[in-house]
Amino acid sequence: MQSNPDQSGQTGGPPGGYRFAVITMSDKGVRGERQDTSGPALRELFEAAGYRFCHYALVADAIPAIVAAVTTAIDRDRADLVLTTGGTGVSPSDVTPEAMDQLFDREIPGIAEAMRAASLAITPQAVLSRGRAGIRGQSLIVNLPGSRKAALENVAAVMAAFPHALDKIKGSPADCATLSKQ
Ligand SMILES: Nc1ncnc2c1ncn2[C@@H]1O[C@H](COP(=O)(O)OP(=O)(O)OP(=O)(O)O)[C@@H](O)[C@H]1O
Ligand SMILES: Nc1nc2c(c(=O)[nH]1)N[C@H]1C(S)=C(S)[C@@H](COP(=O)(O)O)O[C@H]1N2
Repeated sequence: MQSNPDQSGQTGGPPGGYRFAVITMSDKGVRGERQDTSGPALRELFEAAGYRFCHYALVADAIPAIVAAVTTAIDRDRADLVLTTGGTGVSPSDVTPEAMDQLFDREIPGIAEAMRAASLAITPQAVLSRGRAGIRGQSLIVNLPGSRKAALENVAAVMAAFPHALDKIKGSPADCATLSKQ
């Protein structure tokens, strides 16, 4: 699915055609000890940006659970974009980045680099997020930190690139040079 190719075949407009999933990794959330405020905030942000919500899951910080949730979002619910929140840090229980080893066909290091660089201007703790971004099939997966504040700050640094990223991941011939002039 391409987002909004115009008459000239260019893409990168409003991302109305793309479906997104939100997956929260939180042991405390699964145990009922913490309300997930990050997942709903991401849903609200991306719906307001024109994406179509298709999947939500709250899962434990465990690699098999994370892999199962992401594959369900992509294979069953046809998510083009999967946003994960939580489990990116350096606690023994934080395994979201390790789970990506089983999910990514190709990594996109620049997305994570940009999130950490922008976040470092906000807090020195930004370097503690080990979040990654990558491609599975024709879907984009992006790891965000767990707190609502951190998740929103991180995604704000990169979400402008998502429509064109999704277009290209799905094989659009859209010309990057045209976009870079904007
Ligand atoms: N889903 C969430 N919704 C709201 N706040 C969150 C969420 N996940 C984490 N946080 C906040 O971010 C902080 C850091 O998250 P982190 O995952 O490192 O904590 P944690 O204590 O290991 O949580 P958990 O056991 O739920 O994974 C937490 O103290 C909490 O305030
Ligand atoms: N922009 C931004 N990035 C941030 C933060 C933040 O408050 N703002 N918090 C950091 C902290 S304190 C941690 S521990 C890591 C990892 O968070 P996670 O373990 O909840 O995924 O994200 C970091 N990245």
